[in-house]
Amino acid sequence: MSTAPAGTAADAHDAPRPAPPARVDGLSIARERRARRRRLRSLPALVVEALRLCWSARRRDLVLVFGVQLLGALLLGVQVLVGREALTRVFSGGAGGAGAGTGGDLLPLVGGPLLALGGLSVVAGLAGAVRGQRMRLLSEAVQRAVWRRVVDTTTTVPLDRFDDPEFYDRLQRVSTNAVSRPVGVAQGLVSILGGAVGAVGLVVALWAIDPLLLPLLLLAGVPVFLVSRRGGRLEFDFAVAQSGPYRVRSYLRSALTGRREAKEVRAYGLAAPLGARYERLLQEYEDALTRHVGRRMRLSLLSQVLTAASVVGTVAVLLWLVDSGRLSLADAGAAGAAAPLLASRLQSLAGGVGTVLEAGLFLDDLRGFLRLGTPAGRGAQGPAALEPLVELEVDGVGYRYPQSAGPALSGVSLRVRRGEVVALVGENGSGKTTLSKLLAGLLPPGEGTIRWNGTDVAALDPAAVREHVAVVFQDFVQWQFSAHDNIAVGRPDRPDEAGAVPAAAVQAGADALLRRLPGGYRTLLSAELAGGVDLSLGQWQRVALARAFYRGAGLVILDEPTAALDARAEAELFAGIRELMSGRTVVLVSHRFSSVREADRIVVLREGRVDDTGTHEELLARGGLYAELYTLQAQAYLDEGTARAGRAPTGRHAAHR
Ligand SMILES: Nc1ncnc2c1ncn2[C@@H]1O[C@H](COP(=O)(O)OP(=O)(O)OP(=O)(O)O)[C@@H](O)[C@H]1O
Repeated sequence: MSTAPAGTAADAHDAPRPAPPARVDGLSIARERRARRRRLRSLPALVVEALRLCWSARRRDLVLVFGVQLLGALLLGVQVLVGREALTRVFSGGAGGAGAGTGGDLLPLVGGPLLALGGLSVVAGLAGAVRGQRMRLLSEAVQRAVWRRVVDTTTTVPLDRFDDPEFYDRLQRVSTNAVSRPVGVAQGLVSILGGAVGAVGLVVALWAIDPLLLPLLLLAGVPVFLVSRRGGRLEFDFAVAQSGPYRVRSYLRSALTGRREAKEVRAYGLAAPLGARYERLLQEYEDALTRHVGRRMRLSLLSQVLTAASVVGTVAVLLWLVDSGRLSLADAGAAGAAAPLLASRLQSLAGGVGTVLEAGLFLDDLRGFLRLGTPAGRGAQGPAALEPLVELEVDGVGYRYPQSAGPALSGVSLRVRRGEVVALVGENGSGKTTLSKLLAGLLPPGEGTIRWNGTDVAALDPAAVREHVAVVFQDFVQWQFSAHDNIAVGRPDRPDEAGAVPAAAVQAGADALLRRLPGGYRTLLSAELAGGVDLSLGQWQRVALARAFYRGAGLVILDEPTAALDARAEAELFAGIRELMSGRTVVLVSHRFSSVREADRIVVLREGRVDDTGTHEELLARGGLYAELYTLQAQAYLDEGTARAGRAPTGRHAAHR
């Protein structure tokens, strides 16, 4: 059982399928627009949360960054006033001061302010450099902290999230965008602080020169602010629109470069069509990016024009003030120097606000994503430890996958008691794997109840249930670890007792083959790693079985555990299954009727429902679906046997001739 990710090889030549109905839950991107107003309201809380994250990640650098920014901003106003002092000395000297204007007199007159200006600009430059470098360290530490939380979420969300494309879209946005946003908030706040304090300093300095200058310069900041806010929105909208296509491109890229796909890419000649499809998607992305960049450039242009207009307007007002005798030339010079500074401070202020607003959109996204992994998202938190299984009752259980039109299971009821071997059989797609996942506590039933020793598992901590369960999935993971670790991951918290891993391998019939590997149990099981080797599928299956034995759980669920095993290995496994699993409860999914006939009970599934239940003999006697499928399989062997028997005399005859 598997779901095909968007853009699989199978649909490489097909027209895109219609989008499935959107899942109505917190992930729905369709709600984004409505959520915007709410986000703006929650912005202060998001900002506080982001700062808290920065604080816990690297508080010294956070304080330093804000401190030096404040210092640099305060120095601005002082620089303007010192400049004005220098100009006043020049003009007052030039206007008739004794000896002024003659060679060598001007420098001593303005030397002091000039030196002060030089010193101030060195300190301001230094503050900027310290801020930039410390911000880098802060940024790394915060990203690491956010990543830890993202991984906590991806490893604890309910399994059915992985059947939901919107989860992947959000994960993609969070991974590529939101992770850097908390520190973006700090950066934005630093800009706001620098902009605001610098602007206040300059406003005070300009006020001291002439209060009339202020309204004009302050008004100039408003459009710049609006422009930067719009920029933030554009960025978020672009990220939302691109998350789905990005994942399709990533999938195609990995299909074109991956080891698993390499065989089929060649065997089916898929390199060209998949490559073309990848190129087309890249082209679409580039077109969208070009349009997006164009919009952002037009916005930047607008912002620059507005800034320039404010500078030109200020200079015009200054000239008018000088003309009308209200300002001295020195004041006008100082104000002229201050005007672009103020404009840049206001721009930094507006830019900072824009950054925080933009980060707010992504942070809200991040917060929603992280919540998926919180206890509330995981289900009830019952006792951390459970009694070993005595009885598992499945009562009227139904389940529907997020994207499916119909249920995969409905009205399923069965009982599994300690020590029993219960087999699940049925045709492809009848719901065996889905039921196994529900029994293993990996999926919550959509309807009905599963009771563990009489307690509804919905009221239990899923992790506590899983402690007692070992599963071998049909599509088990081939970990790129050593052979030893491939088995030991079955119970990662189990102390590494000598002999426990080989003992599990012996039970699964994997010990001899693993000992024969170049480095024995230390051999890396991956041809992609230096010194590593790959195993055959059947050998891998034995390793996966050993993993389940090593787990030592009371309930063992085996989903097609022998599909790739050779006839001898399969016969040995099932001959010894009762002994191997003594005291344990086994749920066995299999299409091989030879392996299920010994089960205590066989549950026959048909289209997600229990069609029949009984022992092999009872089911055969009833002549239902089980009997039909069993006879078909047995007949195939009989036919083969007959055919061989029919061919044999010819062969012998031929040999005699
Ligand atoms: N992740 C999924 N998303 C949507 N539908 C799914 C998903 N997995 C399975 N299904 C659907 O649920 C139904 C039951 O699938 P399930 O894998 O449980 O069947 P199965 O009996 O184990 O089949 P098989 O014998 O082929 O392994 C099928 O119709 C399948 O298409």
